[in-house]
Amino acid sequence: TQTTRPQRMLAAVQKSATRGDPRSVVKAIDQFCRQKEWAMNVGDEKGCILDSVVTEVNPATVLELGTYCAYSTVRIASLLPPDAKLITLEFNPHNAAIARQVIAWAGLGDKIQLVEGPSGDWIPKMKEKFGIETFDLVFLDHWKDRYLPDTKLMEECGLLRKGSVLLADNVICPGTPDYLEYIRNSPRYKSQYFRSHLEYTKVEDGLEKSVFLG
Ligand SMILES: O=C(NCCCOCn1ccc2cnccc21)c1cc(-c2ccc(F)cc2)cc(O)c1O
Ligand SMILES: [Mg+2]
Repeated sequence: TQTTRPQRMLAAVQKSATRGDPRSVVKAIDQFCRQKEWAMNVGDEKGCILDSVVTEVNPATVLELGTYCAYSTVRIASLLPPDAKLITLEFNPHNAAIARQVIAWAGLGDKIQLVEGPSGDWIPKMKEKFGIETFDLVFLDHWKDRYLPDTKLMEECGLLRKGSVLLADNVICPGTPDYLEYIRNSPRYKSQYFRSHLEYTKVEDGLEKSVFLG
């Protein structure tokens, strides 16, 4: 029977990456996506911008919205300090099952908690379910029309503190116009656009970094 793209991506990781070596997992996925099949990972170019923001923030708590096959999950977690926690949310159970195996191959299972379900349901439960006060860094990479409502939901649930950083993928392609409009005009955020390209292509895309001012 036919395999899925995430399954083929996992096979590429298990074939080419070294167990317990997150950077080799990242490299194997990028190689697969450049040489074999495009896939919607943040990719190596935007990934370098992601790395610099993670390193700068040095977060103790991270929320990732949109795991897919855990490429950015592994990329972020590999840069976190020892006791930091990353919670990643995935809607699609098949993708979540693949992501768990990629995370395990990278040896990052004790830093990452993968949760399955819709962001709208889980964001209000973060404090009670995971003992999270606030997030130091949020990486938005899920349905593009959920970036704005989920940002407002995080504000309402008190999950952001003065200095919390939101980093949003795909603000140009596929695009998140309502989110950009809100975040760039809100007095409660200081935003900065990092121009780049859609993963593995020459199409323009970018990341929007926004600091919550409280
Ligand atoms: O669609 C994209 N990502 C989202 C996946 C579903 O996410 C669903 N999802 C994951 C947690 C979660 C939690 N709650 C609700 C939905 C939730 C996405 C799409 C493209 C892209 C660009 C050009 C194209 F021609 C085609 C596709 C690129 C990207 O980098 C992306 O990230
Ligand atoms: Mg994306």
